[in-house]
Amino acid sequence: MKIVISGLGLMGSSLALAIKNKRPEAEIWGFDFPSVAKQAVEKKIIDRTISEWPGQCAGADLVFLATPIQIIEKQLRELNGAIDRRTLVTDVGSTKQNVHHIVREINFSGAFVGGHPMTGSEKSGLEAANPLLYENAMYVLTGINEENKALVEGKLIPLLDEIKARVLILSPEAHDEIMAMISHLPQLIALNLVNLVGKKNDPEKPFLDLAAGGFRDLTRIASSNFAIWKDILERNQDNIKKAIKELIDLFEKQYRKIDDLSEDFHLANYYRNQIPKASKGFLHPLIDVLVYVQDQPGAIARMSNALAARGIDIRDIELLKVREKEGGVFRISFDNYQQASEAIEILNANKFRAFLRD
Ligand SMILES: NC(=O)C1=CN([C@@H]2O[C@H](COP(=O)(O)OP(=O)(O)OC[C@H]3O[C@@H](n4cnc5c(N)ncnc54)[C@H](O)[C@@H]3O)[C@@H](O)[C@H]2O)C=CC1
Ligand SMILES: O=C(O)C(=O)Cc1ccc(O)cc1
Repeated sequence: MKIVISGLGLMGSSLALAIKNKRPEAEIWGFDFPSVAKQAVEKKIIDRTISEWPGQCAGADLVFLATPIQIIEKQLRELNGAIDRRTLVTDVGSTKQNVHHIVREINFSGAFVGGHPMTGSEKSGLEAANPLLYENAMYVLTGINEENKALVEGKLIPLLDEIKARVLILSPEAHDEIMAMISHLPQLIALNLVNLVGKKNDPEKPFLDLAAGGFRDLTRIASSNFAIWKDILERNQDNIKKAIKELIDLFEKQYRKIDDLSEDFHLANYYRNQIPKASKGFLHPLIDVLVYVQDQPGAIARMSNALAARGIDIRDIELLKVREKEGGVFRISFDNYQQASEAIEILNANKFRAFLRD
C-alpha cells in the first residue's frame, strides 16, 4: 500500500507513526519543506520523501493532507489532474465545508472524503509527534458518496480502525457548526481568560502565580499555534460569530442573576457527565506526570508493572528526552488527578523520580 502524507507536523507525523506501528508493510511517502521531510526520514517517521509534488502522488492508495488549512486547499488544487479516482485523498483539517466546496468547484480528478481527527494538542511540529495520538480519538469523515464509498470503506476506514480511531460520519455543515461550539469557541474562551488575567498580573497582585487547577484546565489550549488557528477562524467565521453571540447572551443572563445560578450548575453537571469517558474528548485532557527513568534494562517494565499492580491505567506515554547511558524523561498520562498523584507516590516509592507536570 502506498500512502502519502503531506504536512509532517503534529498531525501528519503522528499519523505516520501510528500507521507504521500497525502496518509495517505500508510504504509511507511524506511531503513537507525539504528540511522537515529530511528530518522525518532521519527519525524514521516516513519511509521516503516526495521530491516531485504532485507527480509522485499518482498511483497512491491514500493521500492525507495534514498542512494548515489554506495549504490543504492549495494542495487539493495542485493534485487535481495529477491523480485519478483510484486514489482516495483525504485531509485532517479542522474545517470541512471549505474543502468540499473546492472539490466541487474544480471537479476534482481523484476520489475525496473529508476527515477531521478529534485529537491533537497545543503543540505543533514534528517534535510533538505521538504514535498514540489517534488512539481512542473520534475521527469525523464528511462527504461520503457513491463515488468514494468503495475506497472509504475498503481502504480508509480499515486503516483508521487499525490505529484505533473511532469513525463518525457527519455532513460538512453539521461538522462545522459543531466545531464552532466545541472547539473554536473554547479556543477563544481560553485566549480571553489568559489575556484578561495576564494583563492584570504584577508583583503586587500575582494573579498568574495563583492560577491553579481550574484555570489551567480551562486554558491549556491558549498556547496553541496561531499559524493553524488563523485559517480555522477565517474559514468557520459565520458559525463562530453565532457561537460567540450565544455565549455573550449566557453571560449577560448570568450577570443579571449572579446570585441564582443553581439551575446552571445543575444542568452543567448533567451535561458534563454525558461526555463519553472512554474517548479523547476536548474537555477531558489527561493529567501528565514526568518520570526520570535510568538507562537500565527493564526500567520501563518496572515502571508500568508497579502501576498495573495497583490498578492504575496509563492512558498515554511519550519519551520526551533521552541521553544514552543516563536515561530519559517520560511523560505518562492519567485520566485524573487522583490517579496521577497515586502514580507519583507509587513511582517515587519504587525509586523513580516522578512529579506532576505544570
Ligand atoms: N493541532 C491540532 O491539535 C489539530 C490540527 N488539525 C488540523 O491539522 C492540520 C495540521 O495541523 P498541525 O499538525 O497541528 O500543524 P503543524 O504546524 O504541527 O504541522 C503542519 C506541517 O505542515 C507543513 N507545511 C506548511 N506549509 C507547507 C507547504 N506549503 N508545503 C508543505 N508543507 C507545509 C509544516 O512545515 C508543518 O510540518 C491543520 O489543518 C489543522 O487544522 C486537526 C486536528 C487537531
Ligand atoms: O489540544 C486540544 O485539546 C485540542 O482541542 C486540539 C485541537 C485543535 C484543533 C482541532 O481541530 C482539534 C483539536
